Amino acid sequence: MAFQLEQVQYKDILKIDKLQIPEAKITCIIGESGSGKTTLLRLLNNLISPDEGSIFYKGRNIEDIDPIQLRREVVMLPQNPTVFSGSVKDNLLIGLEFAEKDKVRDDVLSEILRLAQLDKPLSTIASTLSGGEKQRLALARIMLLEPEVILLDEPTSALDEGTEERVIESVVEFAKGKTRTLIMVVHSKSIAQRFADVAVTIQGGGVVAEEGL
Ligand SMILES: Nc1ncnc2c1ncn2[C@@H]1O[C@H](COP(=O)(O)OP(=O)(O)OP(=O)(O)O)[C@@H](O)[C@H]1O
Repeated sequence: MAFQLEQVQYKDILKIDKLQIPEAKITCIIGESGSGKTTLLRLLNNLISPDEGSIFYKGRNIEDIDPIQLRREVVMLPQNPTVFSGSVKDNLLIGLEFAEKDKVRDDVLSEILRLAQLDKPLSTIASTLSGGEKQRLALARIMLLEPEVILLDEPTSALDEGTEERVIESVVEFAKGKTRTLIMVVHSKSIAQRFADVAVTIQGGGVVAEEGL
């Protein structure tokens, strides 16, 4: 298992008796706006801690894991990711630098942009990108790091339907190809049915359905 949650409670927002998220699989989280999906993702990389209960990452209580180490393995793409000043290339390299990884060649960077469906030259000034393009740039930055677990919070909220499907398809293929764990909040059940190995439905802060698809 990648994650196991037991008797987890966070304020009056989230209350989960038991939840297991498998390793090297695609897990989709669905639920209405305000149901607690983002809160769940934030718990998984210890950006917030539960008031009660325990969360285990690969069998270890995440309270016992150095948070910086944990966030190197479990990386989250938030709904409104940070885009740094400078070019698209600068933005990709800064991710590697933060993760203390070696620089890579431009052709590797271009390939990652292609995977994230961002059709822009590396020299493009990042601040000129649209909202959806900035999101895909941040996604490319994460894919370049090849973390064990990728947490995506509605990766496609700023995208049209066609682009959305292509981005999700691409990141799913990427995760499968590298046998990584992908946990993503998606807004539609049909997307979950199409891509997920496991679908978790959250309602009013609790898990109401968990199904292997
Ligand atoms: N730090 C906080 N303090 C108090 N309330 C919070 C906090 N964070 C989130 N909430 C509230 O908890 C509820 C769940 O928020 P969350 O962002 O997890 O929902 P969500 O399912 O991701 O919603 P959306 O689909 O709209 O992004 C919301 O009502 C939100 O206002």
